[in-house]
Amino acid sequence: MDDSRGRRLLGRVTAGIPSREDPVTHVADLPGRNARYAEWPPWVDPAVVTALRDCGVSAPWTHQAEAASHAYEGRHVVISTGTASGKSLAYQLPVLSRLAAGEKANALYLSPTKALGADQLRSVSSLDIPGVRAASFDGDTPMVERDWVRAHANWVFTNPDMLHRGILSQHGRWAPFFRRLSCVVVDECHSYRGVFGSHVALLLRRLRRVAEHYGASPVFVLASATTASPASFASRLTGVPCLAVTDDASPRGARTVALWEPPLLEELTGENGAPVRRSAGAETSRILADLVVEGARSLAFIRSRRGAELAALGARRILSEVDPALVETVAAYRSGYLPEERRALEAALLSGRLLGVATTNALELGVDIAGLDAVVLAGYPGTLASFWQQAGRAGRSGDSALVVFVARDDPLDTYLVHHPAALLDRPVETAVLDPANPYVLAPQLACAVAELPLTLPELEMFGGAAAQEVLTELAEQQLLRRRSSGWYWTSRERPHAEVGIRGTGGEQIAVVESDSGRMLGTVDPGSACFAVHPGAVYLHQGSSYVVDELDLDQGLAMVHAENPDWTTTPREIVDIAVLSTQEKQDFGGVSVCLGEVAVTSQVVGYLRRRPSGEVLDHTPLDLPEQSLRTRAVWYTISSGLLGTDGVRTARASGAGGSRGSGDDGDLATSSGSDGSTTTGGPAPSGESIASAGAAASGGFGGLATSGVAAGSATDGRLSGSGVSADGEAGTGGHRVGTESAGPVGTGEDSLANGRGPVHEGGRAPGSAGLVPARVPGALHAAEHAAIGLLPLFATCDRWDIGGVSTAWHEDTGEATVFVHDGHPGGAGFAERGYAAIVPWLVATREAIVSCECPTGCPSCVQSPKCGNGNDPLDKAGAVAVLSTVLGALRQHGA
Ligand SMILES: Nc1ncnc2c1ncn2[C@@H]1O[C@H](COP(=O)(O)OP(=O)(O)OP(=O)(O)O)[C@@H](O)[C@H]1O
Repeated sequence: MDDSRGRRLLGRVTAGIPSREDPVTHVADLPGRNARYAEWPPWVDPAVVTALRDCGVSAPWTHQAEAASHAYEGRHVVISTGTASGKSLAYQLPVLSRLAAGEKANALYLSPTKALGADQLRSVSSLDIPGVRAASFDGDTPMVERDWVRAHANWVFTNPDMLHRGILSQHGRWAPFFRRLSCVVVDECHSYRGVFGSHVALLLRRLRRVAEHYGASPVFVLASATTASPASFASRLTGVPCLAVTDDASPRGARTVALWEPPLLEELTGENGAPVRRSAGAETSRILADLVVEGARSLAFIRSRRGAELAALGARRILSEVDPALVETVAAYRSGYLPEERRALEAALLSGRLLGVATTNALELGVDIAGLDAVVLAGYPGTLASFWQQAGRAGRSGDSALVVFVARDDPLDTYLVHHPAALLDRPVETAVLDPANPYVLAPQLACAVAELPLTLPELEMFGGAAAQEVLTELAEQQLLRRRSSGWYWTSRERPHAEVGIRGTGGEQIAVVESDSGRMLGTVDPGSACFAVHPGAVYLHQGSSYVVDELDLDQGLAMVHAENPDWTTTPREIVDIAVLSTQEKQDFGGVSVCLGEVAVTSQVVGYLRRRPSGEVLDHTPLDLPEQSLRTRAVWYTISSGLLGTDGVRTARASGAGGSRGSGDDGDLATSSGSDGSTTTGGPAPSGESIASAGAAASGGFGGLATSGVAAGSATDGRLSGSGVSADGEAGTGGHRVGTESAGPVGTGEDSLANGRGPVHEGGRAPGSAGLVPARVPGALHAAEHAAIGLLPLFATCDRWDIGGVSTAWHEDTGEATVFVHDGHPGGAGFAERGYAAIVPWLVATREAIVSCECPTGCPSCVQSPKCGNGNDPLDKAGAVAVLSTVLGALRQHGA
């Protein structure tokens, strides 16, 4: 037993760093705990007990026995406990016991990815319990096997995509299976969030309805990483009341968690001369190499596939200089993840043949690796649930382990390393989903009606009045027929194939390699201009391509293999119109609103940058405008509070929306049907934001959009009001930012007073005291940071949302900052921002203030995907604006 090992390892990885460059901002020691066991519940079949004992499970942990008994006794339950806490056993026990006892009690297992489903099937099959006929039914199942599975399997392992397209759409062929369906397992249910989660919620309602049609009423067992309010989330996801089991009785080793902020580089500057930090990837390579030298079995999580490969390469390079014998102990975990590869990797790490593995979040789910000596996280994985899931791979009972969180150059990461409580002491967030989103509801209801005519009483499970409204629209479009007994599908064609539940679907743009004619992947039409514009660097499975041509009419992007030493960043004009205001609160000069907006955007060019951030050049593009009708949260500030009263402010700056973060983590991009992975492109915002756009605007979207969104998304009155791609905002040529802002230090005083933003005539009490020329940059910077921080409050990724700021907005008549959902109809993120407006803006302000850079950098107010080249940006002005807004909110009781 060694409870100081975590600390010792930290000492090793920081050894030799001069104290003035100490990157560690915080260290916390998390205690370990012992296991608590329960008796095998009396109903567990003896054959199951024997099989499990043979695998080393001598008795269940108490949470496993509790959850399993709820399920066995017919109560819907969600088990929400930590990484490697044996959640699988909780659902295996009741299902296996019934099947072993010879009951006609079929089970259906759903996982978000095919790979996880394959892992779970393997684990069940390896128990080899008589009476259990477990089989997978997913996109990889050969046609010849499918009939066997339908006819004979009593435990079917599949994923939501296949349930939607291949099972519910032809439920008649599955009638015998449905008649006996007694249990539905929803594994890793916390991953069903946003638009995908909303689709899955409705899909599970469709499943319940079809099961009921065959006389079955299955119990739902859900497994989730630790989340806040698991019972209410599970109930929302399934539509049935669920109990929660959360008291984790599995053993856990102690861990030392270190928060790490890479130092600013002296020799390099980024966009607009901003300081640049050493990259999280480079820092991770170094840490990984140090850990390997110490003989510590370590896993590094990197957000992009290329990043994972580079981190492993970097570590190997360092080791080749230090101890060449260790080079082969480091590997990257590449995508593709066949179950055999996972097993080989687990075995290699377990045996010590491999000491360091750099991976994407591909290894976050469904891998049986725990008890490692160290885990390094390069960048915040997007949610606290993922953070703990990844960190949970470290720590054997007995010895303590090390977890290092390395901040990327991004406001949220900066905030977290300077506010450890936000990372380490906060309850894990609840996943956000909105089954009432009409853009999701319309295609889902069409599928439901096509499966079985829908009666009036059944409407309740699909959202009551909202569902009725959508059905009326569908009937008006003659897709359905309304009769006295309910709604009927009119066409011979089923709608399922055209409904993409991951937000993809629709008419995808095929990415094709010119030389070979090989199709590399697909991109949603709504994001094509962003992700595969001519000249874009496109990543696919770790290889790099450059786009030669984008033909939107043909749905083709032609690419060639090339590995340039630059990346591309699109530049776009974004504008926004308020369509309706649903909620509005006034706080004396500041108002906070929630409502529907139309966002128009046009990619007008792109930048080529070196990995260091250095910009090589800008190339103009001529691409069509895109529009998105969605929901937004926005705040307005009166000119009195800005301090610009009486001074004419130019109508300025649709300061571009931040469109994504450049990540291509495997989970984020596993957007193909059946959970298969499509590519992570250079602008995954495209793939993520607009993925849902595709669901609405392409394919089945005609139905969704025309049914719900009346008229065109924008009436054009805003066109031309945005900032042009080169950042020439309509501010009379005033550039603000680098040249004007002074040092930004630790507190508001230095910000507000140190650089004299105040009018010559003095500053009105409570006002931001900004001269008009600084307003666009201040709002733009505040908007960027707010986008960066919203994921802390809504379970979204940065690329799920966008923003626009303007010194004067036609619809509000005031300076306005908008943050909007990136999905048609919204996915609930704007609502979250509205509900958490005060803590969100407090965190936004804190993130800016705690960044040590003088005038704005990627760690605070620069956005990696700013459509305007991060210009204008005024860091000090943003703090002044946020202080003023928060002051007004607090003063008026928010
Ligand atoms: N009661 C038990 N006693 C001992 N070992 C157990 C027990 N239950 C499960 N395990 C082992 O713990 C490991 C983790 O189990 P499992 O993969 O089910 O956890 P999980 O909570 O689903 O993990 P993840 O967080 O990756 O989803 C497995 O190797 C499993 O065999």
